[in-house]
Amino acid sequence: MGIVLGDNRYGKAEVHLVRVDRGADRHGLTDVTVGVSLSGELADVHLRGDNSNVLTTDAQKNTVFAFAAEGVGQVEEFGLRLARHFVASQPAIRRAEVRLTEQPWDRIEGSDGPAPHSFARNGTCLRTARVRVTADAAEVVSGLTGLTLLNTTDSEFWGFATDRYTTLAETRDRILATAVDAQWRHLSSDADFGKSYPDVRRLLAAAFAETYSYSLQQTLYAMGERVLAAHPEIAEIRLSLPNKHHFLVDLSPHDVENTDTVYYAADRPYGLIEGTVTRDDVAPSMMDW
Ligand SMILES: O=c1[nH]c(=O)c2[nH]c(=O)[nH]c2[nH]1
Repeated sequence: MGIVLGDNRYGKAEVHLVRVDRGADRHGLTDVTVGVSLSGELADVHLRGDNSNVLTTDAQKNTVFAFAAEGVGQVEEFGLRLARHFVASQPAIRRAEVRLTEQPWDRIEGSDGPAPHSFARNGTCLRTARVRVTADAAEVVSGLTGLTLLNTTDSEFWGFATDRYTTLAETRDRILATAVDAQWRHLSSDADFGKSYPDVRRLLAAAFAETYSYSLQQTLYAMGERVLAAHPEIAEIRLSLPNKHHFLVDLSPHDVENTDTVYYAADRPYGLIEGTVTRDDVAPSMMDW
């Protein structure tokens, strides 16, 4: 019996970069947080303290900023440029993974129209991307997190299994709310990411709104199916949907009638409904995501 080094990787996490595009009449703003993770011939650093194959995490951070000087563009493309650079320039690095999270900012609407150089951070929904590059393959997963959606009706939940601990009452009408975390894998690494991102986001919200729901699980499948039906370039989509419970408040102790109008929005605990909707004829992903 022996002790050996298992899987390992290293890199700089959460490099928060802001780029200003200084156009003649108006400025643009890009806000992206980047994580780099490299793996390869790294046994010597772990086993013998030999750092000769270690490209410092400090240099990785500097690379992110230096590449941003040439432009960021779609987060997937920025991640691919970085990952390809690390694999191509460092012989010991066999695999580079880059994770990106983009915070959108809205241009402020001034009294005379859009303000040329002023922005307001927009909401809670972040755009995400994850790329993995090796010498002969590249895989891209796009996503979003924190897309908060709510239906005030058209949601039922009944007919579930029961046991001695079941107390939940069946309901024929409830609020259904969630904060969507979705990640979708592209079949090719040169897809049009700028075009598909807003459309996938729109389709997820439309499917949520238009599905008469008997469970959040059923809504999850409908959302994923809607995306795959419209986007042949997407192989699979993974959804993680917290069930943001809204409970009708009992106002009877105060002699006040609650006509299905006043709810308590509980923040925890919450149900967590997760699932993958996939094509049945595609090769599995090479990334853990
Ligand atoms: O849509 C739902 N799915 C569940 O699995 C579940 N479980 C629960 O208590 N409420 C709900 N709602």
